[in-house]
Amino acid sequence: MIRFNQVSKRYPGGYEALRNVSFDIAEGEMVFLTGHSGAGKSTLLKLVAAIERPNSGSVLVNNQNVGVLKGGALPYLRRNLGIIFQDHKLLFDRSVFDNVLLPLQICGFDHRESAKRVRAALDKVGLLKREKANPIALSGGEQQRLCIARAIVNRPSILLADEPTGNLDAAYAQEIMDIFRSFHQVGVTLLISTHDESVLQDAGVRRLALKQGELQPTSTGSGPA
Ligand SMILES: Nc1ncnc2c1ncn2[C@@H]1O[C@H](COP(=O)(O)OP(=O)(O)OP(=O)(O)O)[C@@H](O)[C@H]1O
Repeated sequence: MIRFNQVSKRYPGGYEALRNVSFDIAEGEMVFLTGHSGAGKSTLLKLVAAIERPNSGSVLVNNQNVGVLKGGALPYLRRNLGIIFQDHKLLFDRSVFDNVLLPLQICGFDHRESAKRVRAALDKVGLLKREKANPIALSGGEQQRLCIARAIVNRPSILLADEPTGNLDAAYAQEIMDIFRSFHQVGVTLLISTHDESVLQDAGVRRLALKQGELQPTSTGSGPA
């Protein structure tokens, strides 16, 4: 469950990226976050992950007010969250396998269990045969799938994705969306920021639309935005 209550976010320098934003996302729901460049989509996702803090209002994630979490509590929040960043944040000095392994190492999983989980995650995104490759040798679509494997290896209940199909052609974008739908079917909560029209045509997915930091009346997507 994700709940924003009258959330505003101002960056140092005074720019107000989000203004009085309120919404609820139920457990197991899949929601698109849309809006023009600079509308505040990344900021909203960062507030869910407690990468940024609100200046006012509350951000609840699984009933926890993450806007006021102390540093020591952050790893517990992040264990329940998978994040797919806009700029990938892949490590090019280690293999595909080791990139996915990293979150488990941070959580202290033993080696055997970790290896099992890494291979299960790579299998889900169709990259099992590439585990020894360096991410630099992967195509854009494969790198994006690798990011998804890394985000889900902890089996999070909530998955956040920031423009996951940006720079991909329509066929690759659909592949990525098929992977997200398969997580949705097993009960994962998904919040996906996108302005990709081919993705937004997905009928029945609720949209949260931001415009200059404000939430617009919500709709359920059944055609082009
Ligand atoms: N760390 C920061 N410091 C100052 N201003 C910032 C910071 N991060 C974002 N902003 C500003 O806040 C506004 C919202 O940015 P944000 O990245 O949330 O938008 P977005 O909708 O994700 O855009 P895009 O689709 O281009 O990624 C922008 O005007 C941006 O310049």
